[in-house]
Amino acid sequence: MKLDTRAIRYLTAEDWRVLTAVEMGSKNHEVVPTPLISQISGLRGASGVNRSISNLAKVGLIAKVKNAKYDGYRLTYGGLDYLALNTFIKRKSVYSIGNQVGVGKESDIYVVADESGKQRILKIHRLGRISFRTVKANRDYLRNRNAASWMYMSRLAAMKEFAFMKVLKDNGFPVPTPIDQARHCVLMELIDSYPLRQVTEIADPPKLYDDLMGLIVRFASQGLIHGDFNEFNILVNEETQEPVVIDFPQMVSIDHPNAEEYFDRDVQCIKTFFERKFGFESEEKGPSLKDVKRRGKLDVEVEASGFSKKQAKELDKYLQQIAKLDEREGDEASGAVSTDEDDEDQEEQGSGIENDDDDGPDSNLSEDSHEMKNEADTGAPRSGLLSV
Ligand SMILES: Nc1ncnc2c1ncn2[C@@H]1O[C@H](COP(=O)(O)OP(=O)(O)OP(=O)(O)O)[C@@H](O)[C@H]1O
Repeated sequence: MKLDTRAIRYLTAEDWRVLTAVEMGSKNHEVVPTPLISQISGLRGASGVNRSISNLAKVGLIAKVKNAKYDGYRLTYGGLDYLALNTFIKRKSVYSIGNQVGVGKESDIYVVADESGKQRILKIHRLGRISFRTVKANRDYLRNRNAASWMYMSRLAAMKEFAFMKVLKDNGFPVPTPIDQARHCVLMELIDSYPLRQVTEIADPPKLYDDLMGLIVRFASQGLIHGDFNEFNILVNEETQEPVVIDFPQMVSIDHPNAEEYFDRDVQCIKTFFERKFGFESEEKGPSLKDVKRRGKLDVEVEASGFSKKQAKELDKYLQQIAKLDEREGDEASGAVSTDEDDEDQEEQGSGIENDDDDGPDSNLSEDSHEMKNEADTGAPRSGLLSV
């Protein structure tokens, strides 16, 4: 699923209203009937609405779906991307979009810039993508987890990432500065470093090893365990050799029933990597959660910061289900990348089931958590920025 922003500046104010109407209608309808789109958009005259619907469908922001009872439309990931980008553009968080710099398992990463040319990272969460084939094969699961609910889960993942990043940054942890969040997207500081896995020169492996173990302990002393602390999620600056931690989908409280297991796994990941890559084996056993003294409550603080316990539970439940399905499919599925863009352009046969899953999108999700400013100068410019 590529981010194609070419059409963004050609959309009229009416097109945006209709796109927003489809998004809002999707909260209660898997397939949003055309009269409802018209009603929500508040636009007078069917011809204008129809024109916008056809414009939006042509560029793949909504997709026509036929179901047993009626025809209608659903929002595509492309449409959701545009809505999020438009929010960022209106808030002046983003002015131009550059190259894709990463494809995570469940996200796409782009370099973007604001009006002054300051570069940032746009992370677009795309949950469910890895498991698409698996999910397709699983009827019951598909019935309850349609595209709209993946989008909702991606939005929860973005909210979680933003909330954790903010709390961690505010408390002096080496994480990117969070800048903005809208729908399923997070905007953050661009770190001019590469993942530890890719860094060829580590001047002093024992020092970096100690720094990383120190970080695991510091997280825990503030009530948190990263849960996925590995060579992919630690960026290391080649000059300063300073680590920056990214990606916190599995972050849990030290009060979690499996806290010790997660803590030990983080420690073990680093140990194994340093042994394999640098032939470095510490004489010490490595930290243990039992020895960590709690000094702070960031695990509690994060709940108060816009990502509720209920939302955390919903997301965890979903991630666990996905993990189970992936396990069942085995290694073959873990290599399967999305095929859902193939579906995005086509007319679809809907299941006819209305999305009454109360896990569904919550209309009260705020898009206004826009307070932080990126002060960091991110160094070397990256080319290919296009204004949107
Ligand atoms: N703030 C940032 N600055 C610079 N590069 C970044 C930043 N955030 C992410 N990246 C790059 O994008 C890649 C993927 O990011 P991230 O780990 O957040 O995505 P993900 O989908 O969670 O990945 P995965 O689940 O596969 O680990 C990183 O390995 C890194 O190269």
